[in-house]
Amino acid sequence: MKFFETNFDGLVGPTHNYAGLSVGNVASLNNANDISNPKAAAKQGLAKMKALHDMGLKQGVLAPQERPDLNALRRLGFSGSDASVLEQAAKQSPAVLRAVYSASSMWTANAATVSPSGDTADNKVHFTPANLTNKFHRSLEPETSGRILKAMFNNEQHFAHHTHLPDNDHFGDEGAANHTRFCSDYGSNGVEMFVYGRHAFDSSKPAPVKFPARHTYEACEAVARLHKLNDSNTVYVQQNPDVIDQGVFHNDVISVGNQNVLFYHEQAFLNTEQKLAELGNKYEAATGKSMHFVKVPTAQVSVDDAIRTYLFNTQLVDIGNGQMAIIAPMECSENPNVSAYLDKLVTLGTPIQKVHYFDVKQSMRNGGGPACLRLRVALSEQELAATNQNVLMSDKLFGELNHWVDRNYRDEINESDLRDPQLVIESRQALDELTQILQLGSVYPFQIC
Ligand SMILES: NCCC[C@H](NC(=O)CCC(=O)O)C(=O)O
Repeated sequence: MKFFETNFDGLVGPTHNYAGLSVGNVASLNNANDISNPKAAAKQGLAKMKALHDMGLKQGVLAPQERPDLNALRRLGFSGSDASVLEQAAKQSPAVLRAVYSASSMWTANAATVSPSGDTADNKVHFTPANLTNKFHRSLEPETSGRILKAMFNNEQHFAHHTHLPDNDHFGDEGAANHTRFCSDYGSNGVEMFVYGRHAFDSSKPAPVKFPARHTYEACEAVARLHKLNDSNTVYVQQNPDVIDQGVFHNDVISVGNQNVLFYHEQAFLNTEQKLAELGNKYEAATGKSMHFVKVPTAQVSVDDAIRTYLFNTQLVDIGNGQMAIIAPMECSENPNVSAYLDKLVTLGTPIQKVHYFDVKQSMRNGGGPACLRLRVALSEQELAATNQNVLMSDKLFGELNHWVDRNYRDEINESDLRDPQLVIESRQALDELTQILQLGSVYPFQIC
């Protein structure tokens, strides 16, 4: 049976804006209050999806969420008509209004953690939506993420869906941005690396001091238990607290892996030597083969350059014959150190043989690169056939979604637009049409309440 990695990219929602919501995420804070272009953002994302589809990769689309989240505003005591709720929130709590408008669900690497059937005791693909407790605007995502994932992977024989972990910082879970699966091919037993920022129940352990560690060790363990993984195919690695304090808010800002390759910055982890030895040994026991560890030294690329360019927020994709391509943001080609490094990387004799650059600037300015925009789901032919076929990229779907964006999206949103009740109506209209195009059924609060 054939197995594939399928990338489900987040479709950027109609209210994409720059609100400076993520302390610890340098780009989000630097671009706060800039004017956004939701139409361009959605089209940049679609162009990347189509390009990967055209490279012969399996590509899907993950629908955005309903924003503004008026239910959240009502829970916070704003009442009356939708227009009146917006008006009161704009006057009394503009920061809260900005948060409930965020299109942050576009970063689907944070939608969930996924364990493929090759790794799980019951041979099902397991999904746990991330609770994203550390940031208010992101904590609004998990319930709808769960509903959308169930509408995409709606088959109990193949797919197991879990409820997100308890909504508390002790179990802070940021999903696949801190999870990487290594395997010799996508169907066989692999090793899953969970990366965390701190221990919630043990304050004697190291932790960052300036910026938050969003993801805990305890959350990683809980997800591994839910997904029926075993010790021999899991590794828990702590992120280096110093790099979190420099702005590496997720591990996928400082390392990326695929199949037999871990591409990482030398400062990414704590106890690097010991942890990577454990990973390498478990990988060898599971696959009979050895891993490639591609370490990037600080002398060649500083942590600061990695954060500015998102060198590690790249996708490593299988292009056949044991070779991989790296899907990088344009910003990598514009930085002399990083572009020189990438030119050299493809000559080093590792599986990484090609670099493709993409313009995802609208997302980058909020701290989301190519890897943040996708959720990886390794699937067998059968599992792929059991997946909702309407979410899989095709020439037809690409055309339909571009028309849908042209019809429904604005090309500019600034802060004063957030109090415009028309934007609520437009967004719901757009999402209602989208659920029909993708045949998701009713997944949004405005459709089910
Ligand atoms: N994986 C990339 C996630 C980026 C995301 N940025 C944001 O939510 C910024 C939103 C804003 O500031 O408008 C975050 O920090 O979780």
